[in-house]
Amino acid sequence: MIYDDANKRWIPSGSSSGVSKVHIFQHNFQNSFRVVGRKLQDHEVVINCIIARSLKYNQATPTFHQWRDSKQVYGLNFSSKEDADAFAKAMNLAVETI
Ligand SMILES: CC(=O)N[C@@H](Cc1ccccc1Cl)C(=O)N1CCC[C@]12C=C[C@@H]1CC[C@@H](C(=O)N3CC[C@@H]4C=C[C@H]5CC[C@H](C(=O)O)N5C(=O)[C@H]43)N1C2=O
Repeated sequence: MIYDDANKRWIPSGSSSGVSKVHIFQHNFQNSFRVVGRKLQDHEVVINCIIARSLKYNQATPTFHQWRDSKQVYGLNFSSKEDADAFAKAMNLAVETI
């Protein structure tokens, strides 16, 4: 999800709401990481953002995590606490690695 600051509400990222698979890709040569999310149904890219060293990852609830970059605030509604924990672990490891 993306936070619509003008209207103070979360909106589905991409053309419609739906379940996505979210990955963290590591670019070896540049030692950089990128979060990419794609809709399971049609593979639409719904999130694509670089992880900066300064990123603060906030676990707002056990299944809703969020972070911001210079442009916007991203929110992930996880389908399970286990998924949320696994993603948070990978995200924090990525931030520590940069
Ligand atoms: C200082 C700051 O940016 N704080 C951020 C969170 C944050 C902290 C630390 C590092 C990064 C971040 Cl993004 C923050 O509080 N933000 C970012 C934009 C929206 C929000 C600012 C105010 C509101 C208050 C409630 C909270 C929020 O939006 N929540 C809390 C968890 C809850 C979970 C799910 C989403 C899904 C829809 C539901 C809703 O909006 O009705 N919702 C929420 O209400 C979410 N809020 C936020 O997350």
